[in-house]
This record gives sequence, structure tokens and C-alpha cells, in this order.
Amino acid sequence: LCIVESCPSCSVTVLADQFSPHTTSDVAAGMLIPHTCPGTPIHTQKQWFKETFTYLFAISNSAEASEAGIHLISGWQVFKNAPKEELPFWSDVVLGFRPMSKAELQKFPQHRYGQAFMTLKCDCPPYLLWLEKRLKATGVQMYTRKIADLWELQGEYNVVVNCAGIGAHQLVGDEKLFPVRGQVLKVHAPWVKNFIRDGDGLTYIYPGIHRVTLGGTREKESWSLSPNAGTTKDIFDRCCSLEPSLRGAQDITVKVGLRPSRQCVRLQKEVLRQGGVKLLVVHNYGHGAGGFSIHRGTAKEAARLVGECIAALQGFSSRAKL
Ligand SMILES: Cc1cc2nc3c(=O)[nH]c(=O)nc-3n(C[C@H](O)[C@H](O)[C@H](O)COP(=O)(O)OP(=O)(O)OC[C@H]3O[C@@H](n4cnc5c(N)ncnc54)[C@H](O)[C@@H]3O)c2cc1C
Ligand SMILES: O=C([O-])CC(=O)C(=O)O
Repeated sequence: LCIVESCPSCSVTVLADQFSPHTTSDVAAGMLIPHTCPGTPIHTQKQWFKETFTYLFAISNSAEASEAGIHLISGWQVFKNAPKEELPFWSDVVLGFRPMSKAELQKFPQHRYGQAFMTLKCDCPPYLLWLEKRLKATGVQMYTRKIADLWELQGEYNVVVNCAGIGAHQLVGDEKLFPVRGQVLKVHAPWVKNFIRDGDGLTYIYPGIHRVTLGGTREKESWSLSPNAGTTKDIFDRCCSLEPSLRGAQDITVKVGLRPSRQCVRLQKEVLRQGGVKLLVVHNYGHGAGGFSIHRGTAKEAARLVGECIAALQGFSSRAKL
């Protein structure tokens, strides 16, 4: 969408071996709380988050909000011990960030410190469908196709944008990219209205428009997409210990996804060459545990890089195909 917006004369095609609801993005809780990636400057991470927050805030404040699955939500991040950094880099992007009062902390007897704020949440499958609908409305073609090697697209397209998530491990042989397996539960508990996140990042309760997401796990280098029954019980017990009313939750379903983790998002141009022939590539993958929180910011940067590729191609072809 960012490419279509910044380069309306481009013809854009989306190729994927899986579309919604069968992607990692469909599993995500979709909360806008960034994760810090050690390999990217903080000001860049903050800019990506701010652009994403601003974009989704406008949608949440429009008639599209419920179809797009985007809403504002208030809640708490609680800590057993106060974190080293009391003000995370994103504290002035989310709304109304403040330390919790002693009275509020009484709700969490095992925790000694907390942050209260309002942020945005995407219900991921409806949001992805909404994005697909907008893409199709602009004339973008979408085909189911598994790509074994980016080079097979040479000759068909002028610029290739690689947004393969964890699939990039095999597609471009990126050994720095590894899965961090996450299991979550989706439950019916409409009385839970506030989010609760343990600052250790393992346990969280995220109410969506229809279902509440209960998390989670972080299993490095595990490629298994099968739910684990013991883990389901453990997640449920941990969430009930934070929010005891969840004991009455019903209709529990389990989802597993592989976070595409890396020291930093790979957001860069590459020129592939075979013989005298070139293929321009823009990589945009490796968003780890925070892909929703920064998706719009990184997409805008990828679209800017595509613009640079098109400028380089000009004179070579009048209508670039992506
Ligand atoms: C349990 C869990 C909870 C999460 N919660 C949050 C959260 O609350 N907030 C947040 O910000 N982030 C969260 N995340 C992280 C977020 O889900 C990811 O960062 C994000 O979904 C990555 O998106 P992506 O588009 O790069 O990858 P994907 O959603 O995996 O999309 C990649 C696409 O590329 C296609 N593809 C891959 N390889 C090929 C190939 N060879 N040929 C053709 N197509 C290919 C796939 O089929 C797919 O369509 C969570 C993740 C998990 C697992
Ligand atoms: O950590 C969170 O709050 C949710 C999340 O992004 C994940 O599980 O990857």
C-alpha cells in the first residue's frame, strides 16, 4: 500500500505462498507496544513506531475502525522489580503514560511497580483483510505462489520487495534470522476490558474487539507450529494469576506463530547479479516480536527505497513492475 501511495504509476503484484488467515501476522496479538531491537538506533525505532501509531490512530478515529479491527485500549504493564529505564523510548508516543499509583498496584499483589497508558490494538485477521481489500481496490494483483529463489522473478518484475518474514531464512539463506516460537490462546471473556502485560514479556492479556488474547511463550530456534497442551495450561494459569476473573473464560482456541527475529529488521536495497543481468531487491523482513508496532514505519522506508530503485531504472523502462 505504501508503494502504491508513493508511486501511483507502478504496477504492483503481491505473491505469497500463504495469505490471511494463514500467516504469522494472523497469530499476533497486534498490540502497539514496541520491542527494542539492539541493532537499530533508538531514534529510528521511535520514528517507525510513531509513524505506525499515527497511521493507526487516524484509522481508529474513523468510520473504518471496526472493519479494520483497530481500537484504543487502556491498561497496565506491571513489574516485579522496577525496570532500569523508567521511561521507555515509546512513552511519549502512547497516550497518557504514567507510573501506576499505589492504589492501582493493589490489583497486582505480586508486582511492585507499574506503568499505565493507552495504546492501540489491531485485531490482526480483520486488519489484514482490510489491507487486502484496499490493495485490490487500487488494482494490485495478488497471486498464491511460493518463491524458491528471488532470481526466478528476474525478467517478470523490475523491482522485488522481500517481505517474507521467517520465510526469508530459506528464501535468501539469512542465517541471522531465527524463529522465536510463540503460543497464544484466544478466549471469550468480554468482561475483561483493560490490557495487562507482565514486564518480563512472557505473560499478557490483550482484549480485542471479539476475543481476548492470552500469552505467551518465547522459544528461540523452535520451528514447531503444533500447539503444546502443557503450554496451553501454563499460559492460562499465568494469565489467571494476573487476572483471576479469566477462570470463567470460555471457548479457548490455541494459535502458534514463529516470530521472524534478528538483531535488527533487514531494511535495505540489494542488487542481485547473474552474468551481466541485474535484479533490484528491497528487503523488509525480520520484525521479530514487534512487527505490528512498526509495520507502517518500516513499510514507508521500504517504499522510499523502492522509489530509489525506480529512479535508477528510469530511462531503462517507462513503467516499472514490482
Ligand atoms: C504469538 C505472537 C504474538 C505477537 N504479538 C505481537 C504484538 O502484540 N505486537 C506486535 O507488534 N507484534 C507481535 N508479534 C510479531 C508479529 O507477528 C510479526 O513481527 C509480524 O507478523 C511479521 O510480519 P511479516 O509480514 O514480516 O511476516 P508474515 O506475517 O509471516 O508474512 C510473510 C509472508 O511472506 C510469505 N512468504 C514467506 N516465504 C515465502 C516464499 N518463499 N514464497 C512466497 N511467499 C513467502 C508468507 O506466506 C506470508 O504471506 C507477535 C508474534 C507472535 C508469533
Ligand atoms: O510481547 C508482547 O506484548 C506481545 C508480543 O509482541 C509478542 O508476544 O511477541
